[in-house]
Amino acid sequence: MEEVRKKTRFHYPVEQIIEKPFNWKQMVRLFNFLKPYAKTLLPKTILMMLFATAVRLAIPIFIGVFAVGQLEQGVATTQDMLIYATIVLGLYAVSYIANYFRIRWMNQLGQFVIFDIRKKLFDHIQHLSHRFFDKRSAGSILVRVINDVNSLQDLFTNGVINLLMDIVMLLGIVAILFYLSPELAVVILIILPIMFFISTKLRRKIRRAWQTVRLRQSRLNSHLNESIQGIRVTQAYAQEHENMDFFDDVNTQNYESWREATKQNAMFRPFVEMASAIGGAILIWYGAFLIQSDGSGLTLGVFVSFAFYIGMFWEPISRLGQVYNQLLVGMASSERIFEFLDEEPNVKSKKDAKPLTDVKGKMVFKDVEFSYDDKRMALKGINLTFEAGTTIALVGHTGSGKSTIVNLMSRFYDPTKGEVLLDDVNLKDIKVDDLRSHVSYVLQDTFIFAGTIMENIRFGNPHASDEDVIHAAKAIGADTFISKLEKGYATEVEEQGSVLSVGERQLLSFARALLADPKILILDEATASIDTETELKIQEGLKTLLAGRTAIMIAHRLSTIRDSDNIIVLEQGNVMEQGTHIELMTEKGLYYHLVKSQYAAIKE
Ligand SMILES: Nc1ncnc2c1ncn2[C@@H]1O[C@H](COP(=O)(O)OP(=O)(O)OP(=O)(O)O)[C@@H](O)[C@H]1O
Repeated sequence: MEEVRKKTRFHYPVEQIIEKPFNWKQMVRLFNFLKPYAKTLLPKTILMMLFATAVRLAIPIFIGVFAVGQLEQGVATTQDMLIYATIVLGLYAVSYIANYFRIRWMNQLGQFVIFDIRKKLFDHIQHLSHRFFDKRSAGSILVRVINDVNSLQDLFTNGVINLLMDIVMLLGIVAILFYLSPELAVVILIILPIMFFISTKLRRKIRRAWQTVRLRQSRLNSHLNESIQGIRVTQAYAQEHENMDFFDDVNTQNYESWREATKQNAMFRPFVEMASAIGGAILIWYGAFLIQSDGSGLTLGVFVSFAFYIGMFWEPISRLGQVYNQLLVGMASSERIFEFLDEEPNVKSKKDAKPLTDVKGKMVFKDVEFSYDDKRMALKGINLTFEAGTTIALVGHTGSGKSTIVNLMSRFYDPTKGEVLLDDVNLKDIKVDDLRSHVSYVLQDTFIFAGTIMENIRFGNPHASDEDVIHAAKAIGADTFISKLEKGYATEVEEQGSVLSVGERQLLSFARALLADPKILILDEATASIDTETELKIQEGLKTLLAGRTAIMIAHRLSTIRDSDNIIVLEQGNVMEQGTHIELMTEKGLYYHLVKSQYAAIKE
C-alpha cells in the first residue's frame, strides 16, 4: 500500500513526444513562415552560402591541379609559388568572410521566423475560449509557447541552410572527384555508404540519449516548480523528507542521463576523424598505385586535390544526420504548435455582429441549458430576468450553477440550448469585445499583475488618468491602506507576492471595476475574503460601485446579500425560488433553510 501511495504522488505527466516521422505537408506549412523573407533575407543568405561553398570547393583545385600541377611540370618558379600561396590565403579569407555573413543572416532569418511564430501563437491563444483552457494546464500551454518554439529555432537558424550547404558541398565534391579521376573516386567513395550507415546509427543513439536528458530535465523542473509553489503546504505537513527523497531520485536520474549522453556524444568526433583517416589511407595506397601505373593519367596535382577534398568530406556527412534529427524534432514541435493554431475559439463575433450602443443592462435567460462536457448538465431550463440597474443575488450550494450563470453573461461559454439576451438582443448578435467591455468581474481570487498598485487599478481602464485611479480608490475605500504604504500608489506588487492581504487585493479589484465603469457588474464571492468589520467599512464603497448598474452577486455569506432587489436560489442547475429576502423568508423554502443553517452555525 505504502509503495502504491508513493508511486502515485509526484506524478508529472510529460506531455512531450519529442519526435515525429517526417511529414511533407507539415514541413511545407512550417516553411511558409519563411515567406515574408522570400524576397529579402532568404535569397541573400542562400546566395552567400552558395558563394562561400563555391570558394571552398575551388581551393583544392587551385592548390592541387593548378599550383602543384605547375610545379610538377617544372613551369612554376619559387616566386610563382609565393604568389599562389598568397592567392590561397586570399581565397580562404574570402570564404571566411562569406561564411561570416551567411551565419549572421541565417541567424537573423531564424530569429525573425521564431519571433513571428511566437507572436502568432500568443495572439491566437489569447483569443481562445474558456473551454480551451479548461482542458489544459497553464504549464502545458507554456511548454508549447516556450520549448516547442525554441526547438524550431534550432531548425530554422542552423538546420535549413546547413542542409542546403552540406548537400551542395557533397555533390560538388563528388562531381569534382569524378571529373578529376573516376577510378580513384570510385575506390574512395566505396566506403561512403558504410560510413553513412554507421554515422546514422551512432547519431540515433546520441539523439535518444539527449531525449532522455530532456525528459528527465522536464521532470526535475516540474518537481522543482511544484515544490516551490507548494512549499507552505509541504512545511505545514512536515513532508520535507519525502520531498527530498523524491528530489534526490529525479536529480540522480537527471545526472545519469547527462553522463550517458555526453559519453555517447564523445564517441562521434573520433568516428568522423577515423572515417577521414580511412579515406586518407585508401587515397595514399590506391593513389600511389595509380600514379605509378602507366596510362592511369593520375598526376601528383590531382592526388593533392583529392587529399584536400577527403578532409572536407566527412564533416557535411555527419552534419546531415544531425539536420535530419532536427527535422524530426521540428516535426513534433510544429505539430503541437499547429494543433494550437488550428484550435478555433468557440466563442467568436459573428460577421454581422452589432456594436453595443447605449446599454441599459437588462439581462434575460430564456430556456437556457448548459453543459461543460456534453455529459453533465450544469444548468437546466433556466428562465431569468436581471432587471437593469438592480442588484440580484445568486445563492445555492456548491456546484449548483451560480458561476456558470455569470460565465454565460459575458459569453465565456455559449448556452448549449436557449438564449441569453442583453437589452433584448441575443448575445451572439453582439460583438464579443463590446459585450465584455460592458460586463466586469470581481472575483474572490483577485489576480494581481506584476507592476505598481496604480497600474493594477488602471487595468480596469487603460485610458484613466492618475487622478481617476486615485478617485476610484477613494470612492471604494482602498485609499486608506494604499496611502499607508511607504510608496503609496507606486508600490510594486505581483501575483503571489505578499505585499497585500487578501482583503486589500479585493479592494483593489473593486477600484479596478469602478474604473472600468461597466453597465453590468458581477461579484463572484467578492467579499468572501474580507472580515465582517472590513466588510461593514466597505459597504459604502460597494454601494458606490453598484449604483446605477445591474449587479449580480454570488455569495455564500448570506448576510451580504440581504438587501438585494432579487435573490435567486439555485439547486443542481435549477432555479428553485426567487424574491426579496423578506419574501423568501416568509416562504420558508430553501433560502429560509440556508439562512437558518448559517445563523445556527454562527450561534454555535
Ligand atoms: N470548467 C468546468 N468544466 C467542467 N465542469 C465544470 C466546470 N466548471 C464547473 N463545472 C461543473 O458545473 C457545475 C456547476 O458549477 P458552478 O461552478 O457553476 O457551481 P457554483 O454554484 O458556482 O459552485 P461554487 O459555489 O462552489 O462556486 C458543477 O457540477 C461543476 O462541477
